Amino acid sequence: MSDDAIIKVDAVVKTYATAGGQVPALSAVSTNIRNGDFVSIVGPSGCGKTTLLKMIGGLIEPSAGSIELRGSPVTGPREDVGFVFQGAVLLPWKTVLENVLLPIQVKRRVTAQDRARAFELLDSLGLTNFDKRYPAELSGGMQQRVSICRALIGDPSCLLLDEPFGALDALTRENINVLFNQIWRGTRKTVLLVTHSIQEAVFLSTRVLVMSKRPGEIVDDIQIDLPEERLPELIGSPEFGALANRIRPYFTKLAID
Ligand SMILES: Nc1ncnc2c1ncn2[C@@H]1O[C@H](COP(=O)(O)OP(=O)(O)OP(=O)(O)O)[C@@H](O)[C@H]1O
Repeated sequence: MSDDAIIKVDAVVKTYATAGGQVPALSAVSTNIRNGDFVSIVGPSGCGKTTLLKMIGGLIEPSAGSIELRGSPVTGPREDVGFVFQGAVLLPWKTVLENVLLPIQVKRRVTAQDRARAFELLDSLGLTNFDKRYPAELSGGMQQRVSICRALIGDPSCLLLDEPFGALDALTRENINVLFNQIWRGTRKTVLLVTHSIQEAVFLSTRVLVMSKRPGEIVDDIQIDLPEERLPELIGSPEFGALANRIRPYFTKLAID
């Protein structure tokens, strides 16, 4: 498996130093993520999911262990990694198009090709003709789709998503999940998604990592052998239910431990 691993996490530990003392957040997490996989990370609140994602993205350093992305150690944020966080963080004074092009604009001059790519992404996420609007004129779901376009504009090989759809109502979230599955099939990006939703994890992923309570470690690693095209009907199927039922007991058990 490690041959086509794009992300290698080896015995990673994270302890935060706080005024109140040391907070062990993660204990010895090891995993390899294959190129093109869609991996969800689930686990109880505070178990270190965001910490793990931030370390893979080079936003914070591990206390011990190592992380490699495409064969080189992660020592800081990288251009081949795109981020989407909970609650779209768009610049309110910039239009949709300007927000999407922001990662390019901070690095170099925006070209006609970049603009064409931005329009293409907006189209694929159902935002045709919204390029001149401002974030305040959009619904939460639309804003989140703009932030996905922004994460994809630089064509990163890897996308890190931290509970990006958590603030959306159930129906919008389901629609975005279907759209996001289409995007993933079309682009074959490697995706790491932190989510509190078992349904979302099973629906979107090729693999789900279950973490224990803090200090988090991986307690299960589940292959999601469902057809790649995920449609809402799938949620009611016995296969889907069996996978969700395999994950659910961890939550009940881990929450009351
Ligand atoms: N900068 C920090 N300084 C000190 N402690 C921190 C810091 N960031 C996170 N922690 C602590 O580390 C632990 C793991 O936090 P983290 O945000 O990674 O968990 P999580 O699984 O993503 O949580 P949630 O599901 O609630 O978002 C928590 O106990 C948290 O309070």
